[in-house]
Amino acid sequence: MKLFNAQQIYAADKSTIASQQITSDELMERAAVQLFNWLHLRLQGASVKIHLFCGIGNNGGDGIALARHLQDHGYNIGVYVVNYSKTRSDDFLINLDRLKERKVWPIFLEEGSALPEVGRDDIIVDAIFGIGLNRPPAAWVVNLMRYLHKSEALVLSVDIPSGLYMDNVPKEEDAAVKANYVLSFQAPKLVFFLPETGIYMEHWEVLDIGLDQKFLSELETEYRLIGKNEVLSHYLPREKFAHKGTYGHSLIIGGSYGKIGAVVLSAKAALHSGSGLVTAYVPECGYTILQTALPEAMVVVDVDKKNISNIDFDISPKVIGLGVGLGKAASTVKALSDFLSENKIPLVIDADGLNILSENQALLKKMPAKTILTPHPKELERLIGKWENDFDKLKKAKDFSKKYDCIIVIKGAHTITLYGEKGYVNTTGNPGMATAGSGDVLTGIITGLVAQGYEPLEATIFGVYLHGKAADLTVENTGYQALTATGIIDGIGEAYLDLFKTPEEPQVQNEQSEQ
Ligand SMILES: NC(=O)C1=CN([C@@H]2O[C@H](COP(=O)(O)OP(=O)(O)OC[C@H]3O[C@@H](n4cnc5c(N)ncnc54)[C@H](OP(=O)(O)O)[C@@H]3O)[C@@H](O)[C@H]2O)[C@@H](O)CC1
Ligand SMILES: [K+]
Repeated sequence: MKLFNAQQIYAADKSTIASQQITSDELMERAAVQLFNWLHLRLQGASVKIHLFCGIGNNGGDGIALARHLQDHGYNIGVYVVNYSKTRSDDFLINLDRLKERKVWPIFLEEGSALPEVGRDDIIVDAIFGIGLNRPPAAWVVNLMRYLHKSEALVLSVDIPSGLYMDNVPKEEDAAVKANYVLSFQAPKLVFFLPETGIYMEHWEVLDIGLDQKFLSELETEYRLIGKNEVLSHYLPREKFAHKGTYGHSLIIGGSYGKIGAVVLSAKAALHSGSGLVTAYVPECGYTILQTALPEAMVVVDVDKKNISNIDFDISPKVIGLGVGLGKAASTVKALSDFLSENKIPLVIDADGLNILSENQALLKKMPAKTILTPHPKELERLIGKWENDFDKLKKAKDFSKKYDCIIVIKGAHTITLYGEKGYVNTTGNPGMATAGSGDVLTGIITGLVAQGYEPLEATIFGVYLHGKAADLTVENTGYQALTATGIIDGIGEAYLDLFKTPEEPQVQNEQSEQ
């Protein structure tokens, strides 16, 4: 699913109005009817008080139009115009007149106005700002947002929580509305998925307002949301006459004394993701552990007992997963440097492999094209430097990706894969994945997918999806706390099977809250 920016949404509005020969006010009416239907379906005429806080632009216009439908159906409403500007949109004014025709007189809130009483069992409709926010809201508007938050009433935000920008983060933490539900038009927005802005909502849903599909389908977006439909189109089916050689040979290089388990997890995940053959390259102390824990894998040992000191093998893997449990011993750094100078095999680099790269930046230039890097936030910071906010992080990571021609996986609640200018936002996964070894499993899955013939970018997007889906399926039986990395591996098979279960409903709902 495409994640449009504000300019693209405004352009889609225009195109829809032209191609469907409707007025902009009719488009707003569609939005308002969808909002009303959503509420009415759930409230069924209940007498709960609904407070609608409406700005003076089109987001406010949506709120005012919704108020009219609620009034027509006998709901108990209070309507407030948050009068933060003299420049009102035409469609806001049209809808304000329609409301007044019904003898509903909104209360105009200005700086210093007394604020209406809102009970904790009431409902707030937040239609103050939409995607048009382009500067910090005035202090009195921020105060109003704080006041709404304190009321503890259920908050429904129209299109986007007011105070959130489409391409920035709020300057102060409470300068945006915290929504229980966001009812977003046509498509979710990128900010729903970033750690600093995703916290402003618990759930989001998409309301289809029938924007020009042809126009939308031709738009190129910087970001895409990755669900089942997106990864299915990349899935490589197994062939009847295949043999284990058909699905590639993965080599996992890593481990140090006390950290051999990381290699076991990666190698096992590579096998479960479908790699035909898997070999582990470990210090000598890892030999018995691997042969015992994972009989399916082959093992090549380093001359050193405790650390990787010289990467030397006479097999021809299709891809190498490098760095899990590696440590940063001086001999390991040298081994990695020598290895990168000679190596032409595609790489997936994780953990201490990444740390060694960030401490020896000259090595970055030695990575083969489209090397996949899977840093957690601290490792990412060591690679790309500190960032000011999530948008700055994305920009810096993209610059890094372009500079070194590498794919970067920014791990998080919604892991984002970046390559050049494009980003792919994952939708699977859960908080239980914040557990030891979870990253080693991801490295193994992606390595196993490259081995099978997936292009590096496809392997990364698909691997991140499968990793999260496997965890989502396993967590149904374990709960967040008891989910382990091994549990994630155990779910990979089911995650594959799930790809072919009933076709996915259009993505209309998402939960960001704890279970
Ligand atoms: N296709 C769709 O999805 C459809 C979308 N629709 C709806 O339209 C919404 C977008 O509406 P919108 O463009 O009128 O902007 P909105 O957010 O209401 O802001 C209003 C104005 O406030 C101003 N302003 C900005 N920051 C400010 C600040 N800090 N303090 C004071 N003023 C500030 C700024 O104007 P400026 O002052 O810069 O001229 C801005 O234009 C969208 O979210 C959705 O709800 C539907 O109706 C139909 C189809
Ligand atoms: K809003």
